[in-house]
Amino acid sequence: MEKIIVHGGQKLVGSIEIEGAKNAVLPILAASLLAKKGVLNLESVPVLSDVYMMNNVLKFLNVKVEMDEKNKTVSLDATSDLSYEAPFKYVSKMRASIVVFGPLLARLGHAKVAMPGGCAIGSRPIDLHLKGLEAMGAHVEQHDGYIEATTDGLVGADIYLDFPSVGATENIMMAATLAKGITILENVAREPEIVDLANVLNKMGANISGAGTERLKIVGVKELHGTEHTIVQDRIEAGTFMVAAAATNGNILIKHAIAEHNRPLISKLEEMGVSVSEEEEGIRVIGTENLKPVSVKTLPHPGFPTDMQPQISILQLLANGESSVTETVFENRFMHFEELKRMNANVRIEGNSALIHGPAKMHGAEVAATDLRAAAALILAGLAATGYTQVTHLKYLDRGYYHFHQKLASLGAEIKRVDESDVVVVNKEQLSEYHI
Ligand SMILES: CC(=O)N[C@H]1[C@@H](OP(=O)(O)OP(=O)(O)OC[C@H]2O[C@@H](n3ccc(=O)[nH]c3=O)[C@H](O)[C@@H]2O)O[C@H](CO)[C@@H](O)[C@@H]1O
Ligand SMILES: C=C(OP(=O)(O)O)C(=O)O
Repeated sequence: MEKIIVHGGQKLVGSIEIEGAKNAVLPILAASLLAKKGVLNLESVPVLSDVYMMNNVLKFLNVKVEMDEKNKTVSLDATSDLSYEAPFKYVSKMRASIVVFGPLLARLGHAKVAMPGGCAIGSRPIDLHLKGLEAMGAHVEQHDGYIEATTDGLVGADIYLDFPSVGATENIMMAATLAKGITILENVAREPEIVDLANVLNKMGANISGAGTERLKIVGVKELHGTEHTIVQDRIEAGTFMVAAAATNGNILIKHAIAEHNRPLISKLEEMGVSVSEEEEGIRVIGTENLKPVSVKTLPHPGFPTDMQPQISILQLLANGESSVTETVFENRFMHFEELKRMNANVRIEGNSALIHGPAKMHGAEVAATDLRAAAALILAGLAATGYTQVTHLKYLDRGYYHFHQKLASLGAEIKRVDESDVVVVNKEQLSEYHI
């Protein structure tokens, strides 16, 4: 198993490029299923394990997928006859593959996808996705670990989501593009990734308005076709580097970052005393020696993103006083705190809130990533701690961060990724072997 070893204490200084967003590219890859004609060409595709997984699902469904890692492009040709079934082997590896369900149903009138199940951060049901598709006339059944839906043709409907679920909004919006008539979808997710998906669907010939608001209007069309699209920048990767600057009292320019997408994070950073300024080339974040404590509550966009909760908690640990974080989106997203306690974090969990007593004198330890953002948070903690931190279970990190340790190293971090079997005990002498 590989691990990342961080020698903390360096201020991170410099500028950094951010990849295309994982959470935008995954549904956009799935949207290729809707194009009966032409090829969907994507640029700024992040080279992530999740992208390979989605490509594999699509290849299994008979989409021709060509990825060029060097140029970060993918071309998808779904003009052949498609299969309607995505088996467990593929779907179980990545929850987000459920977004093939709506497009398959719309295109073929039949979709059978293995139940995605939960993951470390929560149970993650898909009832809202299914309720929406049923309202459009799909007949949905669950059997033998699969969800299967059939329809003689989806029909536009008025649908109200009980919760603004990102995945349900994407699945229903994609299905509605080819439905007969008009779909009005209310209380939808407003994330920038939803807007990116709606933009690409419209370029493919769909008729969607209202993306980014609480109400979507989708006028069904007969057919969609290929197009070209550049994936929106990853606001969560950008946010993670903003926190890296703040956690190391550094100075980082996050190139081409879109402040509008990160308002809730920027507002919290400023409340903590961190300087955030918009420059021509991007967003500059300059840390402070005296971080102030803050309360954070995760909410659907434009509230504070749950995908930044583990990372900002590192700043709360370093802040001077009592902070709190309340997680309202996922029921089990505090696992990083148990690992952080090994690094001297002083945290008390009360229901869905974590009460954080700072400033913690963080020291290095061996810690295991429990999910994607926890992995990033533990590495950030290692940057701020004294001594050496070793982070294992990097498969989570690779789901969502491209070249994370290389990017941190380019900013001055002493960080190395090694094969665990190569390093048993870490001390300064051994680390010098790895040129940390
Ligand atoms: C690939 C992708 O884009 N992943 C993001 C997406 O996940 P995902 O699309 O899975 O997240 P949702 O917005 O659907 O889930 C939010 C909450 O709604 C609940 N729920 C959802 C659907 C449903 O049918 N029933 C139901 O109860 C979930 O269990 C969860 O508690 O949005 C999350 C919330 O911003 C982010 O953390 C994930 O990074
Ligand atoms: C929870 C996340 O992703 P996913 O929905 O793909 O698990 C995330 O990106 O932090």
